[in-house]
Amino acid sequence: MLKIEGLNSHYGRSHIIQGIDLSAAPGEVIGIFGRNGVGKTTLLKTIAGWVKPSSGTIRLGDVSLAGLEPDRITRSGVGLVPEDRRIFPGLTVEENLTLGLMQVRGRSASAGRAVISEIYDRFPRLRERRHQLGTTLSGGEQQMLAMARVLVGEPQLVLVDEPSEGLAPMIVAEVFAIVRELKERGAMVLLVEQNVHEALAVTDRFVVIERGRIVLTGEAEDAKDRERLMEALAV
Ligand SMILES: Nc1ncnc2c1ncn2[C@@H]1O[C@H](COP(=O)(O)OP(=O)(O)OP(=O)(O)O)[C@@H](O)[C@H]1O
Repeated sequence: MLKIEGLNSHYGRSHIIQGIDLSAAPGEVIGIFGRNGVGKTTLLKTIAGWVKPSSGTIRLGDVSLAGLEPDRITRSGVGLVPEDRRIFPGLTVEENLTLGLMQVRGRSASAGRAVISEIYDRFPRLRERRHQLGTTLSGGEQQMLAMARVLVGEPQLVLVDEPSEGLAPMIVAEVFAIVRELKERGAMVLLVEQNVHEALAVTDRFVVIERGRIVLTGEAEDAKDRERLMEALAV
C-alpha cells in the first residue's frame, strides 16, 4: 500500500508540489495527467527521493520514504523509469541491467543472473543486444531497457514517466503491455502519460494535476469521470 499525505516540494523558492494526497493498493495503476509543467515529473521524483520533499509523508507498507536517500528508496521497493530514460553511457545493455540489480538489496550473484535471464526471456531484443552499448539502441529499445533495469529489482511501486514519448505505436503498445503485467503481478504503478486514451486502457484510477495540486480524481472505467477528465485536459 502506498499512502502519500500532504506532500510538498520545491525547486529553490518555487513551490512545485502543493499538498498532494494520493494512495494506491497493490495491483493498482494510477494515471497522472495534466498539462506541461504542472509538476507530474516532480511528483514522481519527489516520491523517488530525487527531489527532497519539504513536508508531508510517503509511506510504502511500513516504510516511511520521505526524506530518505534515493538509493534507500530504491531498496525499499520503488523503481523510477525516468522520462529521459537515463541509460548509463559507456555501459552495455547487460551492464545497465546488472547495475539496476546491484541497486537493489540482497541478491546473490546467481539469483541475479536468474533474474536477468528472466528479463531476457521477456525482452528477447535486449538479449540479442546484450553486449551492445545501451546508448546505441533505438529509442524504443532504450525505453525497454530503462523499464527492464527497474524490473530487475522487482519493485512494489513503479513510477513511469511519459514512457510512450517519441515512440512508434507498436512500441507504445509494448510499453503498456508491461504496465499491465506489472499490475497482474500485484505491483502499484503511477503512470505519467500525455497519451491519455492509451493510458486509460491500463489505468484503474486517475488524477489530474494543475499547478502542483490534484484538481480531479476519477475511475478510468467510469464514463462520467472520463468526460470530466477530457474537459479538465482540454486546452
Ligand atoms: N530542476 C529544476 N529546477 C527548477 N525548476 C524546475 C526544475 N525541473 C522542473 N522545474 C519546473 O517545475 C515545474 C514542474 O515541472 P515538471 O517537470 O514536474 O512538470 P510536468 O508536469 O512533468 O511537465 P512536463 O509534462 O513538461 O514534463 C515547471 O514549472 C518546471 O519549469
